[in-house]
Order: sequence, then structure tokens, then C-alpha cells
Amino acid sequence: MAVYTEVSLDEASTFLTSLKLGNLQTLEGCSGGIENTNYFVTTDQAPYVLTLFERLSAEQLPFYLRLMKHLAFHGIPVPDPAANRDGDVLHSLNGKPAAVVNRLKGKSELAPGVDHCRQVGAMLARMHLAGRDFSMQQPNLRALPWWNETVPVVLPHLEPAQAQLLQAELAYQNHVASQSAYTALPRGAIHADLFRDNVMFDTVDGVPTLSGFFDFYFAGTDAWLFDLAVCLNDWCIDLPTGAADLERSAAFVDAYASVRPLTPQERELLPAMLRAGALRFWISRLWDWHLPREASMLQAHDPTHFERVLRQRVAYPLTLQQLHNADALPA
Ligand SMILES: Nc1ncnc2c1ncn2[C@@H]1O[C@H](COP(=O)(O)OP(=O)(O)O)[C@@H](O)[C@H]1O
Ligand SMILES: N[C@@H](CCOP(=O)(O)O)C(=O)O
Repeated sequence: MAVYTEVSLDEASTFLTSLKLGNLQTLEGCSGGIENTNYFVTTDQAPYVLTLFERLSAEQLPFYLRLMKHLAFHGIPVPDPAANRDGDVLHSLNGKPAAVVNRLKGKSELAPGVDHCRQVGAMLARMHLAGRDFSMQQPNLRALPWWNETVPVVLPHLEPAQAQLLQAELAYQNHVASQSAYTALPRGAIHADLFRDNVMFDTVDGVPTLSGFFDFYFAGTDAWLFDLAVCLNDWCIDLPTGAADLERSAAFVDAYASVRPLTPQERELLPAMLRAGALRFWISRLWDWHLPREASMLQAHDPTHFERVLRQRVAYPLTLQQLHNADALPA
């Protein structure tokens, strides 16, 4: 259930009219999602999603909403936040920060194939390029400084072998971040959480067709390669084992690079960033699992999944060369 703050028909109707989004026809609480209150609404103009932000503050939200607006303006299929007559995209409803975006068509593909990966890879690169002239900056709030802060907090909850891996990987990532190749990585606005459940596909003429990226609430300014690595760690692995799926990985990376070729430093650091992406989500899942926030509505995800992904990435580093030689990694 993801309606934490009730909105009545009258309240929604007045709100949508004030944004000139038409006359309310339907209002339906959305059962998916765990962070925010989401309603699917339809007016005589279009279907929308009304979100009341339960956790993020009014200070953080403008970056996410403005980024979505910027990307939508540049033709990237992302929810486009509705502005009021003053151009504001962050509103307030029933005491909560609120936004209204267009509803993307389709549904998430939780068992993606090669073609899904190809589409997401190409669109990810287009999104990175479209973000180049986005004027706002906000650091990735779940990057290295947060890992350094959070690892000591979760360590006491781990088995010795897990603690050893976590500390060793954090030391390795601190070392990587001090290298000139890392500093030279191209950067910009990244989604930072573009998992399978944050992408929609619609069926067009019988063909699954990417219809949008959403849930930009971990977005920030960081290395584009990190975003690519986060995606590869979700879209292109075998979920039960965490092992890389070479065919999907190659399709994803090739599609990405066909839009934005990777720099020599990105090619060099792909294995390290795949480890960084696994570490980031292992830490956040450990944190949510062992230290649930008071009155938290979050359902913690299984941290051991990303421990497995990290172990795979350490044991079998995935280089671009290997991606094009499918025999190089064990099945
Ligand atoms: N713009 C959108 N278009 C279509 N569906 C959406 C949109 N935004 C959210 N949803 C739906 O609402 C669900 C919850 O959204 P999400 O952003 O993941 O919520 P939370 O941040 O609370 O986890 C998604 O799984 C998706 O089905
Ligand atoms: N993708 C992350 C969790 C982020 O939660 P979301 O529901 O806001 O996408 C993970 O799998 O750990």
C-alpha cells in the first residue's frame, strides 16, 4: 500500500484545476511504491501521477523535478512535472511537498531480454548527453562519502567474512577514487537507481518498446560510468546467483556506446565501477536492514543479493574485451 497521506476527490480536483490539468475524472491510490504517496489520476486532458513526498525534503526535491523537466524538454521519455503559472514544479498538498507528472504507458519488465537491455542502454546514453546543459548540481548523496560514513555503522551487524569483504572493498574504492583515471571520468546528472522496476515498456505493434525512465529520487551529479555500472548490475545479471549475463551485458554496453562512445578511462575503470555499484547497494540495503529508520515505511530489500553481486564482480572482473569474447567468463 502506498497511500500514506489521503487525498479526497475534492482536494485532488481543486489541485489539478489550479495547475490547469483539466477536470478530474478518476483518482486511484497506487498500490506499488514504498517511499511516497502515489495516486493515479485522470482528467479530461490526460492520465497523470500525483505524488506526495513523504521522506524527501523541499530542499532536495527541486533538483530531481527540474532534472526531469529538463530531460523531458530534451525528448527523453521521463515524467514531466507540471508547472503552475509561476513556473514552479514543486507544490504543496495536505501539508506535504507534492508534484504531478504525466503517467508513462506500459509496465516494468522484470525479466528483461537482450532487446530490452539494448533499448535501455541507448536511452541511458541519450539521457546522459541530454543532461549536459542542465544547470543545477546536487552531489550523488549515496556516493563515496556516504559509504565511508555508513560502513562503520553497519559493520557490527556482519559476520567476519562479510565485514572483511566490506572493508576491503571500501578501501579499494577509496584507492580508485584517488586515481587520475577516476578524476578524468566524464560526469553529469545521473539517475543512479535505474533498476528494472524504474523503467516502463509499452507494447507498440506487438513489440516491447521503452516508454520511460522514472523514480529520479536518487539522482545526482556523478560519473556517467557509475550509472552504467548500476544498470549492468541489475539488468544484465542472473538474479539468483548475481553472475553477469554476457549477452545482455554486451547488448547494453554496445547500445550505450553507439550513442556515446566510452572514453579510455571509462573502458579502464568499468570493472572497478561495477564493483562500486554493487558496493553502493550492498551498503544501503545493509543500512535499511539493520538500522531501520524509526516509523519507516520502507520494506528493506535483501542485502545478501548485492553481497553476491559484489563477490561475482571481484572474482570475475568484467572487462570490455571479455564482453566481446563470451567464452572468457565461466557460465
Ligand atoms: N510517471 C509514472 N508513470 C506511470 N507509472 C508510475 C509513474 N510514477 C510512478 N508510477 C507507478 O507507481 C509505482 C510506484 O512509484 P515509485 O516512484 O517507484 O514509488 P516509490 O518511490 O514510493 O517507491 C511504480 O512502480 C509505477 O508502477
Ligand atoms: N533500487 C534500490 C532501492 C531503491 O528503492 P526504490 O523503490 O525507490 O527504487 C535497491 O534495490 O536496493
